[in-house]
Amino acid sequence: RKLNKNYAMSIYDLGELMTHNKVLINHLEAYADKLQQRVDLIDSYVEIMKEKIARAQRMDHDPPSCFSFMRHMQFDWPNILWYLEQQPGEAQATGISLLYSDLPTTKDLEETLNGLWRIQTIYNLNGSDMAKGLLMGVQHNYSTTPFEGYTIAKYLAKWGDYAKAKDWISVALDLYQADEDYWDLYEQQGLSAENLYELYVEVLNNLSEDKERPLSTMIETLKRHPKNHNLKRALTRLEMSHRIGEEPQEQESEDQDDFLDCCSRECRRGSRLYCLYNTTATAFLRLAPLKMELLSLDPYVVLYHDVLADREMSLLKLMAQRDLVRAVTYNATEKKHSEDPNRTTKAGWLDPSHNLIRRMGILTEDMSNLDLERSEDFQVLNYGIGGHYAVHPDFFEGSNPELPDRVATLLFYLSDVPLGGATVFPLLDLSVFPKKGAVLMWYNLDHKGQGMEKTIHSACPVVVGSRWVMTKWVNQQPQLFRRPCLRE
Ligand SMILES: O=C(O)CCC(=O)C(=O)O
Ligand SMILES: [Fe+2]
Repeated sequence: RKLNKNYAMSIYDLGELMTHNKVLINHLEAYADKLQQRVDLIDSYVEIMKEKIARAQRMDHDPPSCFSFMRHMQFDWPNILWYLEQQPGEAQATGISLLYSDLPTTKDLEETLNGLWRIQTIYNLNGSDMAKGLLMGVQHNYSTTPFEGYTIAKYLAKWGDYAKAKDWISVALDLYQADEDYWDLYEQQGLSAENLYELYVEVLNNLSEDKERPLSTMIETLKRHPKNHNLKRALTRLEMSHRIGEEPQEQESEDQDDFLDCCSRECRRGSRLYCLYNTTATAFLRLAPLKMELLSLDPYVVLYHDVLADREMSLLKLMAQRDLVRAVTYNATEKKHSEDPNRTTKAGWLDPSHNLIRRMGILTEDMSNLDLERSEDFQVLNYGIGGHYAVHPDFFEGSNPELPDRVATLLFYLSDVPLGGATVFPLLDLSVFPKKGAVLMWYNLDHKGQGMEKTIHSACPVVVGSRWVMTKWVNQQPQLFRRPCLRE
């Protein structure tokens, strides 16, 4: 399958990128084999040529020996030259270059770093813990390298988050200091002490913090490496900025959303709510009642438990996997759908004529008692690295002239999420953590067809896991008899 790039937008497609990686490694290995064969062959030529010289030196200048020498010089050397001029491993190099355009781009890298930053911000994580692979108290198989720490810090500084940049550059510097044996290697890869210290100073300047510490650690380091020019240069600059005492730049205000507190812990509303077996929404439910948890009465939000079977969910994901593309949002100013950093997920629409999808439609009617006529198709979403959907309403109230308004939303959870990824309603103090097979339903419009602001919601950033959901946005227009408009 041709991958639809935007790798940071879907954990599933990021996994697919692994297959590219395997092909690339195979090419590289074959390339090395070809080179090795060449070296072996040239070695054996050297032996043969040496042997011929030895024989020529011993010859009696009899005509057959002269002929042998002549033939050797006339024939063998041009032959060897021809061989040396051949490019070995051309096919393998071409194979690698063919995949070049499928490699992640700078944009992909930036979006990945943006995902990291989002996780760190929303869940209030500590940079030095993250650098050790410790996320929300769970240890993962990761520890940062000086280069990675530096890259993260550099982007954080670029985005003006100097406080977080400081954590990461400190970690990078500590690792670098402890890793003297690798300094040449780092330098080769493009990371010098100068880079590290310069960024450190830039970050401290912007935090208007004391520069005594970098200055003294650097002087210490320089004592051990008196010949390191990069260090010397960095020290001069550091001393200069220390003397001048550069003005700290205006610190960007931290717009911490305590709004999204409910991303980190499960928020549930008052005591008058309860669970029941829903047997009334449609006649079918009398035969097969659904376990329903009432989460909010106004606006109406319910969670159905154990609705989907594993087999159904696997199939739904499989059907969507084929053509996941980056999800878009409607931009009212530009009057078109476009990529949006507020929605970092990939989406695939499902074919409504498929049997399973028809069954999903019936199930949705059973749960909602709404008519799905002219509703948008089911959409399966797989979230990306730190993937989220910032706070938004699902209703339009005319903001999107292309679509009729959405009276209700049904959100099917097709996977569990080990860490993060709750759906939150910040104005309701409500959060729902994904549970595979459950379905969340809420009304977006009130009985007069007006959007209810309280239904604004968000998908919190995924910390760990591949988060799959399926949405059904229900069209308001055909609900005349199902959910009639009420007068005040
Ligand atoms: O994935 C979620 O939890 C929410 C998705 C959502 O709000 C949407 O797609 O409109
Ligand atoms: Fe939504």
